[in-house]
Amino acid sequence: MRRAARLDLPLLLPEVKDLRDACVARLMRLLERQEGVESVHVVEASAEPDGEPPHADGATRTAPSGPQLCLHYDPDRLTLTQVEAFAHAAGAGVTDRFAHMVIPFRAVGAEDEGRRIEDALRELRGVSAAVVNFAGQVVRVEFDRRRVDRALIEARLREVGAVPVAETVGQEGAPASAAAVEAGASAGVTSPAAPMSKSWSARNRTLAWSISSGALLVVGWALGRFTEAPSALALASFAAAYFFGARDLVGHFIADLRRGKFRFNIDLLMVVAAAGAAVLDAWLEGALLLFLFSLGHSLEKYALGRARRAIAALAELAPQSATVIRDGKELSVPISEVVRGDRVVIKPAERIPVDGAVREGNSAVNQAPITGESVPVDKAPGKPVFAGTVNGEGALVVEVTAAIGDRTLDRVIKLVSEAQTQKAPTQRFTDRFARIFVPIVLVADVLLIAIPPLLGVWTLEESFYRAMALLVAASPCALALGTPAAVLSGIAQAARKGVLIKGGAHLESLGAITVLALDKTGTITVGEPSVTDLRPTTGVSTDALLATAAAVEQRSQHPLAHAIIGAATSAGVAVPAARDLESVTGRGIRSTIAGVRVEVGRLLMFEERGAAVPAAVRTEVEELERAGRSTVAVLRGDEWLGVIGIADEPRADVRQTLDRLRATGIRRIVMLTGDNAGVGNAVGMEVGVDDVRAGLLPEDKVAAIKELEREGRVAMVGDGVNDAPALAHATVGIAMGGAGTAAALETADVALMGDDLGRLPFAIGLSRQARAIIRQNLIVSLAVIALLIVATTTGVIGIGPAVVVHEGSTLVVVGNALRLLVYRHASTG
Ligand SMILES: Nc1ncnc2c1ncn2[C@@H]1O[C@H](COP(=O)(O)OP(=O)(O)OP(=O)(O)O)[C@@H](O)[C@H]1O
Ligand SMILES: [Zn+2]
Repeated sequence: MRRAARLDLPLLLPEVKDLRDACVARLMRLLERQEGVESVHVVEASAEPDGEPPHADGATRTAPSGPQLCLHYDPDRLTLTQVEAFAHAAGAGVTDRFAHMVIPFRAVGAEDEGRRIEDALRELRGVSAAVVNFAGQVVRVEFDRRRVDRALIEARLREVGAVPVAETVGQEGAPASAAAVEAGASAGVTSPAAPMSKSWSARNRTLAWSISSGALLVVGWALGRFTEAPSALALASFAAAYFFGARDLVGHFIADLRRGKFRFNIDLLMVVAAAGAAVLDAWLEGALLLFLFSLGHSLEKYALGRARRAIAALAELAPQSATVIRDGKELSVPISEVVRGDRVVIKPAERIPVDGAVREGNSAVNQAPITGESVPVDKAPGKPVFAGTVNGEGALVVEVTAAIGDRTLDRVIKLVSEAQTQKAPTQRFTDRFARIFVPIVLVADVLLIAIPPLLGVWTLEESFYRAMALLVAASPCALALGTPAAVLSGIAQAARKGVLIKGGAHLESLGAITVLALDKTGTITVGEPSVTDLRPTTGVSTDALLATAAAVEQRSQHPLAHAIIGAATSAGVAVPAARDLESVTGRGIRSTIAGVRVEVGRLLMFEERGAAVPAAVRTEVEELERAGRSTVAVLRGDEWLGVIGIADEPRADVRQTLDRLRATGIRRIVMLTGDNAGVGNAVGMEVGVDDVRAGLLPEDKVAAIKELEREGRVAMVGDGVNDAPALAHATVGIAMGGAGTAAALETADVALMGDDLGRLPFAIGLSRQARAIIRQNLIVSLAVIALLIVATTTGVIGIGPAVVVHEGSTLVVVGNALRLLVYRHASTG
């Protein structure tokens, strides 16, 4: 059993005293709902004796300055990145005391023994989580900088035969280094040269051993069959075949013993079976077993490596150098020297090396590599561009907003590597099954050797032979590989098509979704609303209404605020200065202009504080809402200035997308909106949702999700910024526009990189297929095990055929999983 990891998070909270509690409570709620979190509790700084840790198992450390949040979580399911993203969403920050990084490594003779590496790292004090990517080439570690550092972790990795390949960037422990270290980690993943720099035979050492074993096996067999050579020669040949065939397995076993660990695993079953065969003088079968087993291993590793390289290929997308304008001259510099603020020239048809904002030029950029959109996106000054995408026919000058390590592309690679280490529930089941099953098989085997001869049913030799065949039959190789191989390929394929799935668990749940909840603004609609109606009250000018509203909205991020400011700008009205902004979530915004309080928002905001809304204002609001407008009312002091009507367009292809979603098996599609029912129904009708719930406050959205959850598993799609609670509550939270907003990318369970619902049918279709494949693999591997157990114990088949069927089923299962790497959704690209 794996112990839950514990984190004590010192939180950085806004200074306001009463805000503090609200934030902590909000963060705790967000975290507690998160799958993988076992418990969350606050450890007050004052409640703690000086220097005493809040838990007996904690080590001494200096007294924290603020409230600490103690989090018990399952490192297989949740990452520190996610915890931090939630903290941000709740308005808190997390100190840089905890580091998390993805370290790529080259494994020397320990390629597929991820668990051994994980255990070795977790034994280090201060390491809260260590998870190895199943393809065995990156490890994600989370640790406390005060107790351990990257150098120690890398030293430990080397001890267990895994050589880190990333260059360490930045100084461990220095506050500013967190980003740099991470950048280093992802840069390491990014550099394709590093893991490839070994010779073929070193990279394929296990394969070479396995082939030697096979060749020696054939020699031994031929010697006995066709020649008069002394049998000692054939024996020597078989013994050598054993040596090479068992080399890898025994190597791991000894390395474990050295560290005081004894493990009942599949490898052990195989070695015991082969040794038993030798005792029975069935050298040929024993050698065949070891040869096929080691060959199978190498092939699986190669196949899984393909899934992993699918992600590394993403990194290779971005060019290694950029043309930068410095002192008016164009210079080609290595990408590592490009910094934020640099201006980079992008020639026609060139791949874009950085994330940036267009400053000069117009061009259509093919963003498929990042967002999966097949149609090029027009770029004009002010628009964002992403590293890894391909410029069209125009030249662009781009101001760098994110240099290497920080680019969307780097984030995606890092998140995907992390996601591939997060286990699916089915894998947790098979892991548990294997842990119980393997010892049972060993016991059954001993009984099989002893009991039948005692009863006089079989001879000892016969019993022994069948027992060895049973070991092969019952080893759950296919079972152990089927799920992780599917998760690895599924996540890789999704990422290649602009969908980020944050782990095996989310892949499986997304495949089981039957109910879809969609946010309106920015999800179903374009999210760029504009002012359509200005209805000032009598005696107030439209300019005054607009200018006052715009003044208050200036600091708001709400789409409605953008619309009002846009209208004020194009009308050319003078916007006064506003102070003391207070935004009332889901309701509106308050501020003061020249000492007078101004409120802009929906009627509910005024009613909640007991303000009387005049009938004239109410009538205007109702009239506009019937016409399908979003409305805000404006109150200055106690003078009502009027009502503003705003409209947003539904996205062009939402209706078709919803139809395709229904075709994938979504039974119910519901729109959740904070906006009024008039707008909600108008938009809902137009795009064809099954149900509209309007006028919802953020907490109502959570309640709506809970209610929908009774009808089936619910996915909620939103922009990921102000929908965080609803997204966290749904079975699967899906954020749109992951390429544009880092928050959306990091908080959600699934992120659509493009700002477009069109990828959703693909994502759900892929997950459904992944689920189906996981289930098929489970059935095939269990059925083969059951069949082989019966066939070997009854003596229908011997060790040789058992080995062939066993290895065959393992390869079938891996091959089945790799089908996901070529998954395409009908009618998507
Ligand atoms: N900054 C703001 N300025 C003015 N009115 C606001 C503001 N924020 C919210 N409101 C009012 O509250 C209503 C609901 O806002 P909320 O943010 O919950 O929903 P929304 O984002 O407009 O729609 P959806 O829930 O579909 O995304 C808005 O229609 C508006 O009347
Ligand atoms: Zn605790």
